[in-house]
Amino acid sequence: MIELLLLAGEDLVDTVSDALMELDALSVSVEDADAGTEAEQALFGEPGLPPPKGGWGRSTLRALFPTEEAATEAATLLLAQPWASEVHVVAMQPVPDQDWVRLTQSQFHPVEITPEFWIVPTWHEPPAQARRVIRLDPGLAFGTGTHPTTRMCLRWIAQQAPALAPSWQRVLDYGCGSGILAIGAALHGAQAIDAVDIDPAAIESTQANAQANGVTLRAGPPELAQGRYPLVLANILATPLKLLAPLLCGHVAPGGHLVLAGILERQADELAEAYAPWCRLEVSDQEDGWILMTGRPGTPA
Ligand SMILES: C[S@@+](CC[C@H](N)C(=O)[O-])C[C@H]1O[C@@H](n2cnc3c(N)ncnc32)[C@H](O)[C@@H]1O
Repeated sequence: MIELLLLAGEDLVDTVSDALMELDALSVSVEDADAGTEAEQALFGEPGLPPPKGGWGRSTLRALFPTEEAATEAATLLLAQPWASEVHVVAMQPVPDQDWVRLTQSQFHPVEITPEFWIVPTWHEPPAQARRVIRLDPGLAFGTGTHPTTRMCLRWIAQQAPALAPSWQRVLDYGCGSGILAIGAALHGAQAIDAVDIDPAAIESTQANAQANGVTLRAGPPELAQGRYPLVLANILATPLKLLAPLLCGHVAPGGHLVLAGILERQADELAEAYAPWCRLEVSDQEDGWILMTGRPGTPA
C-alpha cells in the first residue's frame, strides 16, 4: 500500500477528498495539519448535528492507493485541476506491513470498574481479584468500557446493586451499543432486561455479547421497550437525552431509578431543566469532564 499525503486549506478539503475517491483512492482520512502545535484546533460536534466547520484551517489528507503508480497518477491528475493550485503533495510513502490484529489488541486492556468488577477482552486473562467479569472485544458498536460514560454507568450499577438489585425485575438499557450496561446489570442480578438501539449493528452486537457472557436479554429497536422498568439506563448524548426526556421518564416504574450518561459537566443545568417536569436530576459521578446524572421520576423539581 502507498500513502499519499496532501496539504489543503479548509475550503478545499471536501473537493480534494471527493477527487481522491474519484481517482480510485481506497480510503481518505483528514487530520488537523497543526495537531500537536499551538495552532491545533479542536473540532467536534454531536451526532445528528452538523459539524461546527467543514475542516481545519490547514488539513492533512491521507489517501491510500494499492500501488505507487496509482498514487502517482492520482497526484498528477489532481494537481492538474484548475482549483488545485493551493494543494500541496507532502509525501508519498509505503505503508509498513503491520499485524493489525495484534496492534488493535494491544490497545485494549482489562478495565477495572470496581476492584471486583472488570471488563476483560477475550485475549486477556481476568485479574485474580475479579469476581464479576464482562468478556468483551471491541466491535462495531460503542461500549468497551474504555469511555468514562460507560464506566460511570457500570460503577453506579455495581455500587447500587447490593441494595437495589432485588428490585431490578425489569431493566431497560436505552441506546445499548455493545450491550455492555445490560450485561453489567445482568451480572449484578437484574432480570428481564430489554436492550434497545436505533442502530441495527448495535442490536446484533448486543445479542452476540450477551450470548458470549451467558446472559439472557431481549435486544431490538426502541419500540421493544414497553411499560415500566425499576431501572432505566441511557448513555447517549445530551441532545438526544433532552428530546427523550418524556419517553425515558415514562418508562421508569414508580420508585424506580433513571441513570443518564453522555453528558458533559457544562451540560448539567440544561439536562436538569429538560427533566424537571418529571424528576429532579442530580450529578452522581464525574470523570474526565463527563458526568452521570440520576433521578427518580415521580418527584418533580
Ligand atoms: C454512547 S453509545 C452507549 C453504548 C453503551 N450503552 C455504553 O454505555 O457504552 C450510545 C448508543 O445510543 C444509540 N442511540 C443514539 N440515539 C438513540 C435513540 N434516539 N434511541 C435509541 N438509541 C440511540 C447509539 O446508536 C449508540 O449505540
